[in-house]
Amino acid sequence: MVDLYIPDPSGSRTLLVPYRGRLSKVYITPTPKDLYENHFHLFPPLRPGEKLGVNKRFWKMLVSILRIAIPSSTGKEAFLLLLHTFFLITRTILSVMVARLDGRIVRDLVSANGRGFLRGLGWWFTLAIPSTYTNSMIRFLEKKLALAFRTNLTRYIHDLYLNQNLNYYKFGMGLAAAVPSGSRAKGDPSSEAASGGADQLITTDLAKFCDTLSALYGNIGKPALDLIIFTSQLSASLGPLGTVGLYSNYALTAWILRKATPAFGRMAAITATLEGEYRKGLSRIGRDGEEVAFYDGGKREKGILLSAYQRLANHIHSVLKIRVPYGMTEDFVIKYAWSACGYGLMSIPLLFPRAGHAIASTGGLSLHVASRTENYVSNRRLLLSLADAGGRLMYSGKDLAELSGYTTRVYSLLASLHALEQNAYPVIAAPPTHTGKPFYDLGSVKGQIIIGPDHLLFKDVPIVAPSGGAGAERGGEELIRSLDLRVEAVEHTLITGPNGVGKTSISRIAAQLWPTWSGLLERPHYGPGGIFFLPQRPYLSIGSLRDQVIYPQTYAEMKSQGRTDAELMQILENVHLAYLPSREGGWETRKEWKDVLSGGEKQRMGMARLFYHRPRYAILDECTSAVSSDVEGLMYEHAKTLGITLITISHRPSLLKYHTRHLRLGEMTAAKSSLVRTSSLESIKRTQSTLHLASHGWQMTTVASASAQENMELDLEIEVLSKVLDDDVAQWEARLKQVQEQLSGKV
Ligand SMILES: Nc1ncnc2c1ncn2[C@@H]1O[C@H](COP(=O)(O)OP(=O)(O)OP(=O)(O)O)[C@@H](O)[C@H]1O
Repeated sequence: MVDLYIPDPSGSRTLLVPYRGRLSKVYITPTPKDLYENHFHLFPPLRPGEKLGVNKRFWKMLVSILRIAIPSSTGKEAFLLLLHTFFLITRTILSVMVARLDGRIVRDLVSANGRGFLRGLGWWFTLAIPSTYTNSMIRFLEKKLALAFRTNLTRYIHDLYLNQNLNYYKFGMGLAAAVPSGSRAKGDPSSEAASGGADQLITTDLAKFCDTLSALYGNIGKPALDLIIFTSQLSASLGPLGTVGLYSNYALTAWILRKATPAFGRMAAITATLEGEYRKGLSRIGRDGEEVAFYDGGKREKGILLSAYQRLANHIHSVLKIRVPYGMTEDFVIKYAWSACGYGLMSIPLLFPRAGHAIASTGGLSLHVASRTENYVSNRRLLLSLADAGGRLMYSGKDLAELSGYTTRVYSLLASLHALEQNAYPVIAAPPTHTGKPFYDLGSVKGQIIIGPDHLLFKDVPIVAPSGGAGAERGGEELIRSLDLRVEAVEHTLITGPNGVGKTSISRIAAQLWPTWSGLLERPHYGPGGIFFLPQRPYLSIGSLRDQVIYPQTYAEMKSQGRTDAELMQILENVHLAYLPSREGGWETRKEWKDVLSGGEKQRMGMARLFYHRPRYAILDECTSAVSSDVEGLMYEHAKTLGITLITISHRPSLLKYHTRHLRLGEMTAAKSSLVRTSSLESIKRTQSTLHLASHGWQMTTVASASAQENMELDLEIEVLSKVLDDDVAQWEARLKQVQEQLSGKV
């Protein structure tokens, strides 16, 4: 129950899923990487201004998705489809048999043939058994087919979304939507991608797509077959005129309904987008409930949620309104016009029998009546079934339109993920207003990245925040023009600088979350002996207390490396969290850890992870800011004794004592200059100008040689602050005196 999966050297895994008190095993093979390369051409992005609906493009998109949903012509899905088809045909044949039998039973009744009537009833019940079984199987296979499609698509998307290329992060950042907003296709959900809307697309939209698709197969396949078989059955009794009448009726109905059908596909896509926005609002409150509660922000959040819901409700309301006239047309044509046409057709052989044909073949008046009744009853039943089949076929036009909406959304998700996977971004021209500095669009990323060396190197790398979604046309934002940084083993480096200068951005580029636009980036690989990143916001995963320490490893991997809980206990002691297993009820305890642990405990858990993984290099981003300074010091020293080279991002120069080098970013003097208010500080300003950082926005110093300079800088800061405060004290005293005089009535 503790292991989530058993890995296999081939890359496949056996998932262990608890089900009805037992462990059910699911064997999963990873999607081969070259399959994604091969499929890339199947998913060209939606073109600007592309018209979405049931058109040629829709069928192309559907075929591309079906290549994933039905991966082989001999696989399980193909078999299910075949079985489904078999039952659909069986049901049609059974319907014809029931119609004929119906006619015979009534004939025997009219002609008072008791034995024939009883025999007919016997057959009636005999046919009921396969008929009911067939109906149930059709419903079962339809759902099973939908589930099989969904499983295939979900696995494919998971492998594409959560992979080494970090597509989940890039998609959430909106990089997939890095096309100028004006040229995005209408109904294209990539704008949703910009705000991290993948969950709605992967869960609800995908499920709806699979359900609609599999239902549509039955809803189109079965009535189409019915139509052919019933028409051929009827044409024998209706004669050529009736048959022509039938076909003209189909054509006319299809034409009228096509003209009357509104853009259901686009409406379904918009509904799904609005559902996604509403859902995102709700999940944000669930995630950040504590913060919202502290601010007493319930009312504000309710307002935001209500407006999202209202947009959805308004849209659904307008769709419903559009459906009223369409529904009337549909019902009028299919139910009433078709039935009237059916009566008309049935009357042809009855009202205009071919001379002598009926009487000659029956040999008597009562038999003649009985035969006419039989014909009438079975024809009527066939015609009713025909009307029903035709109706379902016409109704499924609406389902098809809706399917086109879901298809667009699923296709767009797949196309976006494929584009991210192949790093295929459009080249965007710099706007005319953009002059003087390089333009950073995602289509022009040219940096070189080498993973594997035993050092971290940035050579002429610009630190740029990429912009996706609607901001793509503005290009990325340059934070540092060009960074040169080389960190070898035991060169513990502290990176400091004011807020928003780009400290975390350096680690994002090192971790390849953001692109390296130019220059050279070299870094160790992830994993043992490599590099480890501790992000600014502590992340606690779903799972047991043990899982928190060993994340992202699994218990199975931990055991396979021969590591024990005793070792984990030692690690928790090193981060002063040794009390946790006994307090929380052991290593197996599963809780919502992000709510259970305090801010400082979360950060210490992050350090515990670092000690567990023991990398060669670690980039620690402000990850001890909530830890008391004595424990912080112990943890830094311990990390160094484990042989971990620290690259720390922080605001606090107090951490300098654990490092040997100091990289300062930004113009620090700018922050201080706001404090320098009087001309009496001219001398201090002059001293500062000798300390300014290099013009390109960063400066590296080694702590030993620069300690005098660092000290001088700190002394200077103290001098500036005390001078400013001295000035303020004099002002406050003057003001106090004024107020006291006012109170005592002197003024
Ligand atoms: N996803 C993003 N898209 C665009 N700009 C971003 C993105 N993330 C961060 N930025 C911007 O990049 C700049 C640098 O951010 P970064 O997180 O590197 O700052 P920092 O130096 O680590 O600041 P702090 O000390 O506050 O953590 C900020 O102005 C920020 O607004």
